[in-house]
Amino acid sequence: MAADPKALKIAAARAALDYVQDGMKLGLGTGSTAEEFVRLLAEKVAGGLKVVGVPTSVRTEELARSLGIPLATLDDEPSLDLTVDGADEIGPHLALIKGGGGALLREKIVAAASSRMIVIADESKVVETLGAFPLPIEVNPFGLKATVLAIEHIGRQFGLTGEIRLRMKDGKPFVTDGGHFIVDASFGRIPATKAFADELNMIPGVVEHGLFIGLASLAIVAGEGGVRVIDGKN
Ligand SMILES: O=C(CO)[C@H](O)[C@H](O)COP(=O)(O)O
Repeated sequence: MAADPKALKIAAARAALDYVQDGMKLGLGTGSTAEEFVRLLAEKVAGGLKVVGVPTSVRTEELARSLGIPLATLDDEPSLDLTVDGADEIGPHLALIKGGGGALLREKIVAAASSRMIVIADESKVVETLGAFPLPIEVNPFGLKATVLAIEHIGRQFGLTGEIRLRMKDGKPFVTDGGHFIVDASFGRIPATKAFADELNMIPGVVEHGLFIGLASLAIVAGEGGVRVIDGKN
């Protein structure tokens, strides 16, 4: 019988707690797996663990606050010890696609402000080549069509074509916590290269994209056979 997806998320989240130490300043990720981590962390806090969390979304902030985790903003605590977050895909060298939950901008800012980022996921997220999951790209609503054309242009320069679709919610464009839109680029495969990432970031209307290169140092992956750790250095 296939393992229960929620149980796998909890297993990965529980293993990440081993990396949390008293006094740490923690980035708290977004998504269903990160939320399991927040729930388990809250149990530890209730048991006396002293940490402060910096949430990567309003959704995570509300959950963490409701569970009694002490919170700060990144302006209060601009250097964090550890961020624990989920991912949509985990590729070689821990290159990630993130943003399925729409929080990629704050997730990237918080991860970049952390000494260490640990990714937690179930085994289905581990891939040999990124890109089966459409790449979320956060864009300014102003000039949306021009920005999509520019993304298509960059894609073609890297041999990539595919639909670029505006993310919708309840019949309206999905709006991020930062007030931006997201387009999801179905390129099929994404080169996890700095060159591609940098070119996307050069487009004026692109606020940030969900390709995370060189940010995660460890992935904790839960599968039917148990939990394994992938070290980014390998
Ligand atoms: O990047 C994210 C949110 O922006 C999430 O980490 C990603 O979508 C994974 O979510 P889940 O754990 O629910 O599969």
